[in-house]
Amino acid sequence: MVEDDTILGGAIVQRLKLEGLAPVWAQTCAEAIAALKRSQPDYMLSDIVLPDGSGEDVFRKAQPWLGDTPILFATAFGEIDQAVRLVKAGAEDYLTKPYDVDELVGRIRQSLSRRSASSASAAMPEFALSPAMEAIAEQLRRAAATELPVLLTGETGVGKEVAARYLHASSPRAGSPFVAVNCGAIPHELLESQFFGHERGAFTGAAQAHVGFFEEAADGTLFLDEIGELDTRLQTTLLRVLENGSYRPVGSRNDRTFGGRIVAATNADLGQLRAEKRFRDDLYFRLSVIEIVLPPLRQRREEIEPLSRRFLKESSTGNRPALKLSGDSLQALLRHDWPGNIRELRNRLQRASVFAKSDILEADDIFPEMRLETLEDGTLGDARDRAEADRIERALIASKGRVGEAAKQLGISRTTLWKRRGRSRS
Ligand SMILES: Nc1ncnc2c1ncn2[C@@H]1O[C@H](COP(=O)(O)OP(=O)(O)OP(=O)(O)O)[C@@H](O)[C@H]1O
Repeated sequence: MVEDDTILGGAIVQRLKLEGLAPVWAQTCAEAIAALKRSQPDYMLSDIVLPDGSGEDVFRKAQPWLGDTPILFATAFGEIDQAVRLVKAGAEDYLTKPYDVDELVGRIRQSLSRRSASSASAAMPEFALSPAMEAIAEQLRRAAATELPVLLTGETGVGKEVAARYLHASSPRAGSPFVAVNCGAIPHELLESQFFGHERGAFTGAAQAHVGFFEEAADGTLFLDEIGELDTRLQTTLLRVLENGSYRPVGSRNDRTFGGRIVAATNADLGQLRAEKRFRDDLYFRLSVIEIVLPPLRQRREEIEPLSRRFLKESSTGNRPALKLSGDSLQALLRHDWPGNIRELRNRLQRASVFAKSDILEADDIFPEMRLETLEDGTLGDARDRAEADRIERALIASKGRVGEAAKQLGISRTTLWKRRGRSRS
């Protein structure tokens, strides 16, 4: 939920929690995009006027990370025009403020039930689709045959976790667990117990013993993603595990042995973090015995087409054949810079597959923000007419064409409805 009004935001968050949902609240456009990059939500609600941007800014910047997540905008009457443009560009709908929270909850529930019925499962994809990636696959296979720690670097979404899984699957440890940990996502106070586990009664609230990531990974692979965000205190403890192969669960008197392998990954500049003393040099040297750099998608554009076809196939549900790409959309895919890399490509195609109106995807199905540029601007009067016409059409659809009912819903007379509909069409 993106809402800068603290009173309204607080009330909605509280209500959504009571409904058993887990809202993440961002108060600015920047916070919203940072939250989206961390994890893809099932539903997104955004205000249209934010301290650092508009609804259109949110919509544009969210595209690489949004996947098939529906986005609903909340708008005051004065910005209905923008809300309509957003719906035309691909937002799910808009609510006019002040809105009824029951209606919001109802919409979220409806949307979630549709989504859970159609979510697909993900399998281990084929790894290398270009000469650049074939060379990387070769490096990973060579690393897999050794016991050395591996550091994977590259921009967000380039496939570092996929590479770590490939390494694990190619190693003699393939039959043992692969445990992936996002080092930046663990609350500070839980770090030790999450990594090393704890004994029953180790601290207030520790009613049961807890198995930490090291024990869970056993003699398999522990993948430490976003290693640059690891708390400095834990960096010291991790260094000790790497040096001695042993660790101690919280509240335990005995050390345990770690027989697994560590693969770490980061999209941050560890050199910079080291210079700022936020990442230990000694830990860096330990982790980066083998360092493999994954190139961004814009440097291996030959993968875009085969990956797209794969993602479209994955997104096709039931007996429906996979959607196809028009010539223009393929060109647009090849031209785009892909700041979110393969994750962005997957997200965009997944979203386009859900919302596509035909079997062939056009460029603006994949890049809906293009529609914001092409929707004509015109005068304020034109904009108001378009917004009105859109609202009238939607009321007519909702009332299955019953004009009287639509007019009542809109709070206008039947004659006014006909007149305004006529005006917007002329
Ligand atoms: N070679 C590939 N084939 C198919 N899908 C891929 C490939 N590489 C990455 N992906 C997909 O792209 C998305 C991002 O991949 P992954 O999580 O491995 O990236 P990452 O570099 O670890 O990202 P982050 O830095 O954000 O942790 C995932 O959905 C993954 O399945």
